[in-house]
Amino acid sequence: MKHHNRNPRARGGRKRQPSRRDPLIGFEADVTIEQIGARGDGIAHVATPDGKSVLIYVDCVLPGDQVRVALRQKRGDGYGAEVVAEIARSSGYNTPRCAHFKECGGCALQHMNDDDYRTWKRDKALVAVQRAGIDPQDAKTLVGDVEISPPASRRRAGFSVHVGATGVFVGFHGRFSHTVLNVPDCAVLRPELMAFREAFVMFLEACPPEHARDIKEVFVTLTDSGLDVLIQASNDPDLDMRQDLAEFAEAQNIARLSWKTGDRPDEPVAARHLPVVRFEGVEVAIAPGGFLQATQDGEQALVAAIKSALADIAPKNVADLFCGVGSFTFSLALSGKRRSVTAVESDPRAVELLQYAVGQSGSPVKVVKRDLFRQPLVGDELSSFDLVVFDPPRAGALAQSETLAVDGPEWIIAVSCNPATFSRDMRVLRNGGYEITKVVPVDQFLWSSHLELFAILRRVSAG
Ligand SMILES: C[S@@+](CC[C@H](N)C(=O)[O-])C[C@H]1O[C@@H](n2cnc3c(N)ncnc32)[C@H](O)[C@@H]1O
Repeated sequence: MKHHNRNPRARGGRKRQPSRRDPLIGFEADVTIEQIGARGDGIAHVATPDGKSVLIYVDCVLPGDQVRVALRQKRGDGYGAEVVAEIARSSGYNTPRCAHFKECGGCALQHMNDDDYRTWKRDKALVAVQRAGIDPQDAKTLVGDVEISPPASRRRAGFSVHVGATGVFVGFHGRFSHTVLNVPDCAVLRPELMAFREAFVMFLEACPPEHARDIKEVFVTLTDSGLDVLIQASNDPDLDMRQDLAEFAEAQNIARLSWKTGDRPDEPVAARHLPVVRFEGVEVAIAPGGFLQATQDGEQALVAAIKSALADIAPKNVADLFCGVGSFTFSLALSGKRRSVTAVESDPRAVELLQYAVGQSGSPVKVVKRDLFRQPLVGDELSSFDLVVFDPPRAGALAQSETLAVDGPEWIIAVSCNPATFSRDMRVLRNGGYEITKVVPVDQFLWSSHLELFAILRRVSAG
């Protein structure tokens, strides 16, 4: 008898149930939008035919809007719903600046007037501070006004690329969709990035489609010496493509154009000038795709807050943790008077570039390569500083906050791009004897739900 190798999961065992359609999908109701949620969508409640109340999330609406909605899909603890008719709009409207606002997933709140938008962003900061365990009234006195970067100021962007039968698309994903939209009038990005996008569309239109299709994303950063471009692709470029890209870089005056296939290291295709930025007058090169604060305005707001703290704290020895290529390092070391700074970072390229800039400028900075998630600074390492500054990625700085809570110095400055991990880390530090003395919200992602937080903490009791 012949034995067949069967996949037991595929055949035996439980029978697959036919998927039952959720009866609420397609259900329509009239609602009044109650508030804007954390991701920028309108929140309301709908009474269902069986007498229940379900939460709905609606795009491109404002609190007070009366709209007829249709429930479209299950989303988290409620349903995503779409406006099918407007009954009465609230008075808080701004005409969106970008023609693609409703389709493009890049912005959530272009339709909100400036004052309400500022209040919404500050409220996010207040919530983050309250989640750190601070009383709502105290939170209001701690949290300052939001430093908002203006339109057309974002200096780095990742454009998705799609080359298909219907044409070439270089832009952002549509709302809740994988479709890539061309965004010729994005109101958020620096004009240099928009000009690059347009030129890159034309370049790809002229390329053999089998090569153009390999390109999945393109990351563009505007540096002080021009554009740094990193192409993310699924295959290596052939010789013709390399030649074409080198000519494109020349024609567009791109400082450096690099190519990265899958997870392999990037390689330069055109290296015309070294992409550099300046911090306190010190020139620092950046690596392809390397981190820079998203807007120069945002960087300046954070640096101004640091300088004002330095004037009050007057530290002598400072630790700059998660330092990148030194957006804060040189201000910490050189502004006003010289201070000794230990700058710690795990990315080997950032460490090397910062080290070089420190050497060239003779700045009083020691650069250390270290993984602060696995190996946070501890004990005596921390007690040699009188100020620790940390600016971790979105995951936050839990391990480092835990050791700071025990052995941290009198002053800490925390910068965070994720309010959720900010609240968690602040709770740890407060439990360790620190008090938050000031919070500055910094908005570098205009009309999105992102927010950066700058906080000063002072030790009031032993850890
Ligand atoms: C939000 S960026 C801030 C960089 C810098 N402070 C600035 O403003 O340009 C976070 C930095 O943390 C670094 N980083 C990420 N994980 C790390 C880790 N486990 N240990 C040390 N540094 C890390 C990243 O490479 C990045 O440079």
